[in-house]
Amino acid sequence: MAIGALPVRTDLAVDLIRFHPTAVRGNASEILALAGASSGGRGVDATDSTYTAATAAITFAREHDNVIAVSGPEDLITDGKAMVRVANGDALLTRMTGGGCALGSVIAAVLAVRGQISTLDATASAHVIYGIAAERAARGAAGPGSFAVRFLDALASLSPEEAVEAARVRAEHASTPEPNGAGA
Ligand SMILES: Nc1ncnc2c1ncn2[C@@H]1O[C@H](COP(=O)(O)OP(=O)(O)O)[C@@H](O)[C@H]1O
Ligand SMILES: Cc1ncsc1CCOP(=O)(O)O
Repeated sequence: MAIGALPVRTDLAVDLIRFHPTAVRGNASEILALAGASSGGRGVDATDSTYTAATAAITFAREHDNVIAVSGPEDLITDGKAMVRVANGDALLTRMTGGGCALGSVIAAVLAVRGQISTLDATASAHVIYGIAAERAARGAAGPGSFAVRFLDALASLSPEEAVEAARVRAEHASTPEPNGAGA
């Protein structure tokens, strides 16, 4: 949280990478700052698009052999080899304090019980579950306050079948632009 915006948090995040985290989540500006590609967003909020951060995320995942997740209107999750795009979510999440932090908790929870499922798929699944719960909560919410309460209820009651049915996910090869314009 606030990597880039607050030097103390940037230093801590860079230091924590030494411990080889299984997955790292941030918004686009946070991931760019972690990768040393920008100075960060506005406070805890992103000022960069997820697509701007895609190359940095892929490169970082390859260098550190882990999964990098970039949140935004469409989430990008990569292990450096594949890129999963998750379109589930609702903009009201950006108006709920802790919306990004809580996603980190859900990722950690799913990773803890992933069994034989890859880290990439488990991390992407967490984004799907979170995004679908947000979509359900937003229906009928009067604003960020009632949304937050409805969101927790939706997260607690979502079934695996409902998640599969409502998932909006695409997977593709993770490619980074080459200087000559070719993908790698
Ligand atoms: N414009 C948007 N539309 C729909 N969902 C969004 C939008 N922006 C962010 N989200 C969702 O909000 C959650 C938190 O992401 P984000 O707001 O980027 O994190 P942070 O709070 O760290 O900036 C993610 O699940 C993401 O998919
Ligand atoms: C400053 C702060 N302290 C605890 S949560 C929080 C903000 C979390 O940011 P986000 O809503 O982006 O997860």
